Amino acid sequence: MTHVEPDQPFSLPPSEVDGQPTRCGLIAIVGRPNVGKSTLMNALVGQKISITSKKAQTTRHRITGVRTVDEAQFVFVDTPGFQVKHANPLNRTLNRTVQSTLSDVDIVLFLVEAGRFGMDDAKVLALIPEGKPCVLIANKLDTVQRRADLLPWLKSMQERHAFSEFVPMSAQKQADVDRLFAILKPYLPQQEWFYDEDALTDRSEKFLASEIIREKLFRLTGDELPYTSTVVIDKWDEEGALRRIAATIVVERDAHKGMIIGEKGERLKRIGTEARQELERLMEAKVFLELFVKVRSGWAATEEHLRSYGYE
Ligand SMILES: Nc1nc2c(ncn2[C@@H]2O[C@H](COP(=O)(O)OP(=O)(O)OP(=O)(O)O)[C@@H](O)[C@H]2O)c(=O)[nH]1
Repeated sequence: MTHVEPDQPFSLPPSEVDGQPTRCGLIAIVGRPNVGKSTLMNALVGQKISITSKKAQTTRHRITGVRTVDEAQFVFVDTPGFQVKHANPLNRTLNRTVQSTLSDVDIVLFLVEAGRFGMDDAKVLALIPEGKPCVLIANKLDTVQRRADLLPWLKSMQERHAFSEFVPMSAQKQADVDRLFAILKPYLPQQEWFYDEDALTDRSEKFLASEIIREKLFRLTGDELPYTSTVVIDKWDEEGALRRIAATIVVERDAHKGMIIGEKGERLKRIGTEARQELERLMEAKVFLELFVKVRSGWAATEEHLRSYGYE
């Protein structure tokens, strides 16, 4: 096995599907509240989540859905902590997290309501890195009475940002969603898929669980915590509709351990509660979750450790 740093991007060369090289890429969906991000995400991925990762880099991101259409695999990532309402130091930190997520993806979908662009939209647009392929989705087209009025608006949008594509559509119309896949496909790099096509498996549920704990961990500790902190699932027992899960958060320094545990264990408790609630929702099962924090200095340094944490 070759040595792989967990945060180093690497990719496998494409194989072929029906004579076409496989494509795979990360996509973020951003926009102010209520523009239709969840509606679009659901229409794009449906119920299918496939989460057996072949690529270490994706563990940095919370994967919200995967959809494979012919030779192309679309991997949707979450942008945690998106906050545009109030400018305070915490939100600035969260926005840095958003920016770092956006700089890693292959395409950003920027959603607005067709014919509208307000301050709240402008704040989101400002977080999108220059030069990153960005598609303007003018959503809720069905609510626009006079389509002709959209032309000058689209022109004004063109002046605001160097968008790669302009897609007026309705996230509630399947034909529009199908067309969007075709528009996005050329933006996905030609490489091997990161995920298998099959449905949730036991292993993928475990992966999802560690990802959810990791997301709560980073969200509740802010960006004081280095990205090398990781989550290992130690125990996974299924008894009917009950999951008993034990997991260890592995950090590099004692100081990080203190940061995670918090005063009188409050923060760790909160990480555990939020992770448990989300897991229960996703797995439609009752979950008992035990969390531990361990210090392992320089864990990322050896191949042995990488293997034991699943970076194979
Ligand atoms: N008419 C119409 N309504 C839509 C469309 N897409 C979404 N909506 C509606 O817009 C509202 C907000 O949609 P969401 O998908 O929850 O928006 P969101 O951006 O995820 O919202 P936040 O979670 O607040 O950020 C819902 O009532 C949707 O049904 C569309 O294409 N046309």
